[in-house]
Amino acid sequence: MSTSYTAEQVMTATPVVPVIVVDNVEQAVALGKALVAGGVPVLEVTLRTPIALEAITALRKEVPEAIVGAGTVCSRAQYIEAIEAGSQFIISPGMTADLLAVGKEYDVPYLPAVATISDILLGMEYGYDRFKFFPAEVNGGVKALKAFGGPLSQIKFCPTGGIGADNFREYLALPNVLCVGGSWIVPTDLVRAGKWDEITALAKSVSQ
Ligand SMILES: O=C(O)C(=O)C[C@H](O)[C@H](O)COP(=O)(O)O
Repeated sequence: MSTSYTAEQVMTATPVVPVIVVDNVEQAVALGKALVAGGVPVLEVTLRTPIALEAITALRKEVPEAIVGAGTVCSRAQYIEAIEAGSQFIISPGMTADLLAVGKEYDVPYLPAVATISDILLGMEYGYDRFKFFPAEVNGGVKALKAFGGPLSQIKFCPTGGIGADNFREYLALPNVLCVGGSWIVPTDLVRAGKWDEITALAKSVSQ
């Protein structure tokens, strides 16, 4: 399998991108294996814990069939650290001029996050046409995405934030949504308890 991807390939490899928070490297590897076994190969490891970069490197090595990226990337420095750790894609919860610029300096897909039409236009000025939409539910959810699709039908999104088992299919049915992101298939209590079979079942519930 190739080890480098386009944003489109990352966003269409799975209907749901799990937003992962991990406490240690062993847990990250076991979680990655459980998700892959459930048909969810794209893993967004958030830089919210001190071992996140180490976890990305370990996942690349131990779970080669996964597509491993970094989430919660909030600065140029974090962006570069995430690339050096082996990230195959980068996602941030918002966008800054510096992030939009650094994203164009590396040959790794970057999904900046937008919340408004003005954000999308700014991202487009830097050459982006694929975005995270965050936080999706509080910014208008499905209705907002339908409205974005009027003037900007060529722009595609990964809505994230407030999405779960009850509403993810409504998002996926939209023509401008390629995938959704969410933490509901990787609940912290199951991850901490090492309930990998239950995580695999949750992954299957979105991939099948
Ligand atoms: O950390 C980031 O970079 C984020 O953008 C936040 C996450 O995407 C959301 O926390 C996931 O949202 P929930 O599925 O509602 O839990």
